[in-house]
Amino acid sequence: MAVGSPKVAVAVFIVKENKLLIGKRQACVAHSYFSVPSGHLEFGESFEECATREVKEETGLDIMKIEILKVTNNLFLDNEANLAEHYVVILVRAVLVDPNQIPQNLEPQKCDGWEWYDWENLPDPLVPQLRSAIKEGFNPFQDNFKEY
Ligand SMILES: Nc1nc2c([nH]c(=O)n2[C@H]2C[C@H](O)[C@@H](COP(=O)(O)OP(=O)(O)OP(=O)(O)O)O2)c(=O)[nH]1
Repeated sequence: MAVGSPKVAVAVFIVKENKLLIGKRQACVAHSYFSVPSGHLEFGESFEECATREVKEETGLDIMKIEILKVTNNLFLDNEANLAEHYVVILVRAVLVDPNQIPQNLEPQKCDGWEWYDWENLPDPLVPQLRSAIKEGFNPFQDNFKEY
């Protein structure tokens, strides 16, 4: 199995009240797992620019108050799918500019659709690396977070 250099991605936890925007992935890495909007960092981009661009491309939503919460170091190894990927992922939190804006599924080849899920009732199965981060205490609603 050919292995490449680690890649950098940004995963965006858009919070609204006690909910997170989550979709079921159709991309080859973590296919069929649920997660938040994400994407690869492009040359010269800040993490905030990457988050804003990816969320807009995937959901049509406009976000603000982007904050870095955590950095994760993730390996995806799947012998059956002949897949070996290493990602450094910046987990960021954001809120909607307009809380009434409705998410659209603008890249249906990458995602089944976007829904708001209660933090207490997240869908199953989550991307394993995200599930582990949550098990270890990662919480995008931490630090007495105030939406507005
Ligand atoms: N969505 C998501 N991706 C994650 C998590 N952890 C993790 O390592 N990743 C990695 C796997 C993904 O392949 C990678 C980049 O996200 P992506 O696969 O949605 O990227 P994309 O196709 O939209 O990127 P792009 O080519 O449009 O830039 O981030 C996670 O918790 N959620």
